[in-house]
Amino acid sequence: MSVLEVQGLSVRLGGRRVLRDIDLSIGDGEFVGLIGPNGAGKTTLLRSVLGVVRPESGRVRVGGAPPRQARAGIGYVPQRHEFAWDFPISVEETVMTGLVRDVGWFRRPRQEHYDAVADAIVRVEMGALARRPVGELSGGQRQRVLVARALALRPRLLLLDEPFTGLDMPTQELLLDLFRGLAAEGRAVVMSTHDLAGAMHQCSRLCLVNRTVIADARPGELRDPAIWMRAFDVQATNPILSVLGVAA
Ligand SMILES: Nc1ncnc2c1ncn2[C@@H]1O[C@H](COP(=O)(O)OP(=O)(O)OP(=O)(O)O)[C@@H](O)[C@H]1O
Repeated sequence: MSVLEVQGLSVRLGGRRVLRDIDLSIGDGEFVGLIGPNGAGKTTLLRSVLGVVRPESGRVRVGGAPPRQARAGIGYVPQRHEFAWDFPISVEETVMTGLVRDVGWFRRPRQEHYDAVADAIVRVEMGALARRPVGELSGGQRQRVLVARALALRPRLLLLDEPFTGLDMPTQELLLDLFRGLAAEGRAVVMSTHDLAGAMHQCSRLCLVNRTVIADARPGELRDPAIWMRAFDVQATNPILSVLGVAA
């Protein structure tokens, strides 16, 4: 069943059209890699799905509802540098901020919220550091906290903005296993990434975006080098085509 429907989405930011006529339908249990060059509009697309960017035209539906009214939870993991890590709060408190809409502003969390936070922290294997101030964490640990914060909502749709940037291989593997596990449980996972080879191997579907959708298919169906050349504005001689196994 489809959890996310994007139809004819166009977005204008600062007077410039950033996204044009995006159509996308994503079902429960899919693990979708959103890929495209810098400035292609990946973050803008994720933020439109979250409902924090207003479309110029078109519409977004999550579980049949506009994003801000969606009852099917949307978990969002921003790029790591966008979070205020110098705020003096612990891992647990940070993960609890993911539930602020459920808890209510200035209300005390209930037991169910503490349970959801504890589950999410265990899921990213941060149990031993739950009381640690987030400012003292490494980059990989911080990324795991952001994922836990999104998971605390038990979202049906998880949006991840470049979750692997700057992470070592073991942390990447841990998170990748987690994302695949979440998709296997039936959640839809949409991840923007610059790790093209990794996405080619790990995602069930790839959506190549460069202001609009250039291609949208299973990785094995994206064998035509012309698609990649168009999406990334590169030439036929670019070594990435060989790395991806699609060179002519
Ligand atoms: N608030 C804003 N005002 C004006 N232009 C913006 C704004 N936010 C983003 N843009 C522009 O929109 C375009 C798409 O940006 P976006 O961050 O969505 O791309 P991206 O594919 O996520 O890029 P990257 O891979 O570099 O993270 C860029 O040209 C960017 O400069």
